[in-house]
Amino acid sequence: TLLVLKQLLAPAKKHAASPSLPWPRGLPLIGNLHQLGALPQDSLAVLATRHAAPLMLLRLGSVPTLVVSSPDAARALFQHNDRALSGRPALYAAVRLSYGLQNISFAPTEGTFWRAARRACLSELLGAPRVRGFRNAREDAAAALVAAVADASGAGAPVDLSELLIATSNRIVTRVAFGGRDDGGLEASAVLKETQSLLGAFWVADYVPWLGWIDVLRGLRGRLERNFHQLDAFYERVIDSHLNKRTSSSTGEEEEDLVDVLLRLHADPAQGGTFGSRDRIKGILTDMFIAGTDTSAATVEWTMTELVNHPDVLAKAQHEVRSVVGDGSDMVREPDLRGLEYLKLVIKESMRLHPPVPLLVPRETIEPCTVQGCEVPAGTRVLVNAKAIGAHPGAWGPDAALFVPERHSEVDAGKDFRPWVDDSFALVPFGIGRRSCPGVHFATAVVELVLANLLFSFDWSAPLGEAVDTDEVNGLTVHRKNPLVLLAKRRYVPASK
Ligand code: HEM
Repeated sequence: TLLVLKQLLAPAKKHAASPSLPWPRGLPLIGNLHQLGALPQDSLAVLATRHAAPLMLLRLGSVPTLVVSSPDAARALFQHNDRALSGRPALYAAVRLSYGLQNISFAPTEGTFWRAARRACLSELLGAPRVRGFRNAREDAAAALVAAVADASGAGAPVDLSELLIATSNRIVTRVAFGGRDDGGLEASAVLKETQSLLGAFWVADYVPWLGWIDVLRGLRGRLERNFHQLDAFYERVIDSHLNKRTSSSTGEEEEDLVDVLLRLHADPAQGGTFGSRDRIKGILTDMFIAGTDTSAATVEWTMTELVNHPDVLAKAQHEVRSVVGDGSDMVREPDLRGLEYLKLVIKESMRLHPPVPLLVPRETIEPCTVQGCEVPAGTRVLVNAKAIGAHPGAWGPDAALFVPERHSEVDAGKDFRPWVDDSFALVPFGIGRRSCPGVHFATAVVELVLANLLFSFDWSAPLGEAVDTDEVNGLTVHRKNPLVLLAKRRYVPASK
């Protein structure tokens, strides 16, 4: 027994097939799974530091997994292997909810579908002109948020900002996707909440496929089937109502919503059948909802957390927004955002310390590749620890753990403000390379406008003047564990209309 125990507890060992990549020893059957705590991004960062292994191979269940934990390691791996790293593992819930991998997030890169769908998505759904076209949706939602905060804080009561931010994000994505018509948005948000929870859940089948029956016993598969059918019924109704609208009343002048765009592409022979089935339209709608709502809300939630804990930064950002917008205006509008350079640095710093998707979306090698002289076989799962990368002292200095937006101004000085294009691989909240987030324009527009309005309209503080905790809870997106409850003092009374 002692011998077995000694072997199990032995430190990192070089794996025979990959001599120079450390492979911390795991347990029979589960491999290194037991070393992932409630917050895998933190456990993996500790493991990488303990074994001095910014690139390390683990076995999670039966799945060989390469974990990337520093900017240099990310560069070494991705710079020459972007194609090889462009696969996604076929995770159990993702396969079902994407109609058999027929969406952008989970489709394989091989074949033509993913490439064509992503290209069309970038030009038609999420590109800068389309995002600009949704300005009204964002400004209306920001105004509604300010009104809701004013309402909730009327008698000096603390406000649950977390709840209001999720509602704001939902409101924007629902309006953008369905055009604000009542297609059962409220019912949909309950269904989509369950979808998010299922996609973020731990599925035994994803780590030890032959033990997948345990997910049946845990009731997960039943929940997945129910959720899939509810979501599907909802999408069918939305698509039908859009088709009816087109044939009955369309003047061709209304702003297209995302369902309109998808239906247009569906009917367009030039698309070569990329959007040829309803399942693909529904799969892509799930992309927009799942990737687009929680992430933006979490970004604003974490930024407000850090701002309240750093009153000097809060004051500086607030001063900027109030001077750029001026007293004559009742709210921040989109053209004002161009002048808010400091706010952009604040958001960047917040996403460095709190990337909403800290391990990105898992990748899988579609062919063997080489890093630091070692071969990574095809079919290896790859986790990029964006949180560990963002906190890496080698890249960010000894004060890497501190919230200091000014650290970005040197890097950004004198160049066009393109916050997420960075050759250093030191800041990767939107991912890396060909599978990086295509929603970055969409997300940035939402986050900047919502934050700017919160700062413009209210003075913020923590109840009793205490620091706000930064505890995280894991899921598809990492949120605060406890709701962000703050005091909001109305600073500005809007001019009567
Ligand atoms: C602050 C907000 C957001 C963050 C932090 C975020 C982050 C990410 C990350 C980390 C990935 C995986 C990248 C990789 O594998 O390298 C991703 C992929 C993706 N995101 Fe976002 N995202 C955000 C907002 C959005 C929005 C608003 C949309 C659309 C409305 C969107 C759509 C997508 C899609 C479709 C993919 C899959 C891309 C592919 O596999 O080719 N995201 N996002």
